[in-house]
Amino acid sequence: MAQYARGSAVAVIRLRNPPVNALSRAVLQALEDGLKKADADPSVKAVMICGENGKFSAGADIRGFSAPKRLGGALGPVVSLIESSEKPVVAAIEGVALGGGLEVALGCHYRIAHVKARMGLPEVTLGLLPGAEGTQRLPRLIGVPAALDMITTGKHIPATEALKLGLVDEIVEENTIEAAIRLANKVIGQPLGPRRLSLKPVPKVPNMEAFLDEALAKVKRQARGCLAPELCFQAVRAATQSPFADGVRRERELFQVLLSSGQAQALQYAFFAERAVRRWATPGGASWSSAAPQPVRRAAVIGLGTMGRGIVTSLVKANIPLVALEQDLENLNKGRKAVMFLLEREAMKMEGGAQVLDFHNPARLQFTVDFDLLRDVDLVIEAVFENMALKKEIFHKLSKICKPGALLCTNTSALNIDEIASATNRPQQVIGTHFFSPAHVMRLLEIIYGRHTSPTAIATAMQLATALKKVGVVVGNCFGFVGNRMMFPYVQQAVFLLEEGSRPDAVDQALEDFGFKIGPFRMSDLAGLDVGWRSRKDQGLTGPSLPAGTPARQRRGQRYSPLPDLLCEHGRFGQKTGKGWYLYEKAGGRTATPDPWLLNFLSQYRDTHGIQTRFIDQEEILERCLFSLINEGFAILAEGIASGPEHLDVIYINGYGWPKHRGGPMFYASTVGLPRVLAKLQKYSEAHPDVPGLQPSAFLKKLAAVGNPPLKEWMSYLSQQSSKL
Ligand SMILES: CC(C)(COP(=O)(O)OP(=O)(O)OC[C@H]1O[C@@H](n2cnc3c(N)ncnc32)[C@H](O)[C@@H]1OP(=O)(O)O)[C@@H](O)C(=O)NCCC(=O)NCCSC(=O)/C=C/CCCCCCCCCCCCC(=O)O
Repeated sequence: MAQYARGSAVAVIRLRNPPVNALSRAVLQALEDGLKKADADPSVKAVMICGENGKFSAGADIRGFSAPKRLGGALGPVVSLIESSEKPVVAAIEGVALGGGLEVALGCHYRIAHVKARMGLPEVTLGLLPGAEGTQRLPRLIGVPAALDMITTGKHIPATEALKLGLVDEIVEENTIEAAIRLANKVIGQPLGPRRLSLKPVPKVPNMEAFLDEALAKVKRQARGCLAPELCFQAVRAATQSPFADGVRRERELFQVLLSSGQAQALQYAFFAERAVRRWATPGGASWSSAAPQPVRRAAVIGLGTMGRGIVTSLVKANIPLVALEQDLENLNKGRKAVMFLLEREAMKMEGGAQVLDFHNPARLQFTVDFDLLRDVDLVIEAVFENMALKKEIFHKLSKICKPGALLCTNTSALNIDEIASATNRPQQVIGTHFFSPAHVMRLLEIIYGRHTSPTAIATAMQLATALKKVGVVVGNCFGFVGNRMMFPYVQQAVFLLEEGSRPDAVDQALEDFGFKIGPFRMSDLAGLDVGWRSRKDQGLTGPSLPAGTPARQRRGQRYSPLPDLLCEHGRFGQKTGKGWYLYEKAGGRTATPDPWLLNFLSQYRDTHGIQTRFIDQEEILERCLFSLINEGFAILAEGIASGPEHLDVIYINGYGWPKHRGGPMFYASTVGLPRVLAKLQKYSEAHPDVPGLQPSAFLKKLAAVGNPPLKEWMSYLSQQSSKL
């Protein structure tokens, strides 16, 4: 757990808990024992602390926070013990020193890091704060502004930046351990007082109070309802106001508040959920453990519209050589210009970083209108617009041109993967890769397997997600897959609420207060109302193919709202036309203001259809939008489209702006309690019997009936999942 060894004059304590040397109870005990042993041994003149396998430590064992006997304060005293040692203690930081790991290093008198090491206090991302005296030591070492930035954002910084900040004393390019032992030998006998951070004053900032007020306002603005950033701020402020011991007491109080908050549990759940979805499995028995990916040495992207441009940018950033193809020269030139603009911007952001984007070299990024150049690529991502006939035509062509082993991916948000695959001679190599816009920014990649998709194809797409630094989530094939399928009832409820008396800003506000980055109407204006309009026309729900005599507010026996179609008929496509659900300062404007025209239009609409306007409160807005989305999630799980609730939650957090501190929709349902979700859905479904999205799913009913089991047991209540492979 921590290995103690004595060299000549330097004792070595090696933290050992694979894979990341997390600080468990046993590691802490061994660290404490090692320190005491070194202290008691007169032949030991200095101590060096390092981690096993090239990693210092990723901090406290996160699983320990939900253990019955929590150890909130267990690390602080060990850090104090290190600092108070009469023999110099040197930290040799390799790989990562995060959270409690960095706090251990802050207790040491000297820190030496490998040039490739990363450091940070990411507790805030887990709903916590650095509760082992880190909020008190770090500001004393690197100053309040830099410490606040690290502690309230949780960002990891490279060793080079740590050196500039004074967080480490030295960085080395070769053997960190040997360099640390050399340093330890060198400092033997030197006074330790100046090296003990708890004894240092917090460096002054001119106008500290004004600086802190401004910093707090920024932290609150960015937190969107998440508690931890503000409590992190308060702990650092305590360092500026009180002596070290009082600051530590305040830090402990705040840590306890966070530790017992539901938000910390949600964020820690989200941490493990993101890792759990890497271990994908399909109902047909294919899984991550047996499927091997194919190498992708060269790729191609077809279509340089908004999505294609982002995908190309993503591939270039991942250092994958590629061919970018458009249908004609005019579109190619437009696309090339836009891609170059994005890449220049990305390269600027990376300035100073290690990576240099190589996109002017045609061997790495080639623009063409010639399909023949796709002959030798290993993977193609088709990103043309959502039209089945067009996609099938392209896939037919690809299956004739591409080499036999090439993987054929379609970027679609809803279309049937099997139908697209049917246009090829290799359906086993066809797979859906649903990117989210902007594709070079958004972390989610929904990976959709069809009936014939091979395990190798899934493994390769997952490997691509990792290479692109995205979170890949494997799901089955159905209309809208997981993300959009759950989004349909949510958006539908939002529009029904308008019909019944609410306003776009009221619905958006309720959901933004809940923590969504953006409410459904602002989102619809941003994405463009014409996108959904085109899809509804293709589905025969509106437009010329709608049979004469179809009731205005009903389709196929179910409630339907024509409101979005009517807005499109008025040329209101959202931001791009300067008006949609809101009014904008100009076409392409971004500042949404409520539009009196729309409110008047809604009122006339209600009169036309004999709808009594009523006041709708926040609770109803939230319950109808969120519970209908969650309800669809239960149906998806029951159909075997996703292999667990974590998949749905990871999709929502990373692709749909769901507030992470609420753990994702399914985790949120588990915190509300399934019987309550069920009772609410039953109530709303009785009031709106023509809305299938409100009728509770059989799986939700089953889980409520068996006594609301914990989320991790839900899937065991599904007798048999349907096979999708
Ligand atoms: C950057 C990483 C470290 C590595 O990233 P990567 O290479 O991509 O690998 P991953 O897949 O992410 O991780 C590999 C596996 O390791 C697991 N893991 C990672 N970090 C931890 C951790 N800190 N604890 C437990 N497990 C961890 C991960 O889940 C993977 O396994 P699997 O696939 O899920 O099976 C990256 O992993 C990363 O960023 N990690 C998180 C870093 C972090 O956030 N650190 C802060 C932790 S909170 C903290 O330090 C708080 C300190 C305040 C004081 C607390 C005082 C209490 C201390 C006592 C602890 C007592 C525990 C009691 C338990 C017991 O009874 O023993």
